[in-house]
Amino acid sequence: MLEFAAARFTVPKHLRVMVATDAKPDGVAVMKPDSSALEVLGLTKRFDRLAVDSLDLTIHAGEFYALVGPNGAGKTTTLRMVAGLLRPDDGGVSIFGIDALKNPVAAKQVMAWVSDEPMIYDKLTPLEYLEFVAGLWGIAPSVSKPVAEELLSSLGLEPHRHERCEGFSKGMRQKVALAGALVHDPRLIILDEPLTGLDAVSARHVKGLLNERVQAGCTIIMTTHILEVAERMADRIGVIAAGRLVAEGTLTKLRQQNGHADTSLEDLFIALVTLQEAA
Ligand SMILES: Nc1ncnc2c1ncn2[C@@H]1O[C@H](COP(=O)(O)OP(=O)(O)OP(=O)(O)O)[C@@H](O)[C@H]1O
Repeated sequence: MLEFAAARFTVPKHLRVMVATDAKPDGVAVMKPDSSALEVLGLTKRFDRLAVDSLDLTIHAGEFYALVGPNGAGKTTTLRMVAGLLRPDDGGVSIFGIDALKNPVAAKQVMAWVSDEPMIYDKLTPLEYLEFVAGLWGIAPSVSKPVAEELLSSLGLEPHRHERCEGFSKGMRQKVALAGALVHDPRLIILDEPLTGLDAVSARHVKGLLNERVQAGCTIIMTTHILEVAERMADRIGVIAAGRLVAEGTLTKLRQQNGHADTSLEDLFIALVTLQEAA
């Protein structure tokens, strides 16, 4: 566990929301704190056409969730709205019970967002960059430095920690951006295509780090076109097509729904997406 995990941001009580759960037999709705990590309800975004179409999504705390779908299905748009980078036209986003549209700062404190085209400061070394990001979160260098060292080491960047990022390859930059996103010990990690463009060794480093985070209790939602990764790493997989969730569940459940116990995720994916396109 990271050293400053104990100082992890907690959601102020006044920002927490209560959700109505199943009604009791006497008809009185029971209210309890929302235990899901991410709750998306009726999320909608239109550009020149509908990109995300009244999407509902629930990610449980501690879950590793993979969002897959064809190009242009609305995966990135969905995650950008969840991360507070894009205003939805309609719908709501709740992160650990925080209304992310009403309280974006509180929501951002408990999450990390890593884009598929990450931006880092080229003139800084990875260690300086991580110290800079930690500073933005108000974490003292004495606390953030060992965390940064540990992150860089798990991502195989230790030998390069004092080199300026300007000479780094795309994969190395991706890993620096990932380390930067994790430096404040977020509880929800949102990743857009985190493994694309990484060589096998780097991909293994990233997968190892993400698995470690889930073991430590974090929740991860990621998009990927590498179906084998979704198949191997995710607890549940959501298939999105034309801005809608067309299937969701464990791989076993998705297979059962399709009536083929031994089908690969790739075959399931193609069948589901073809069905959606024909509809
Ligand atoms: N800023 C934007 N302006 C206009 N249209 C956009 C914008 N961002 C996304 N779109 C459109 O919204 C739709 C969904 O795009 P999005 O990037 O969310 O898909 P995706 O599932 O992430 O695709 P990919 O797998 O190719 O990354 C596409 O039709 C895309 O062209």
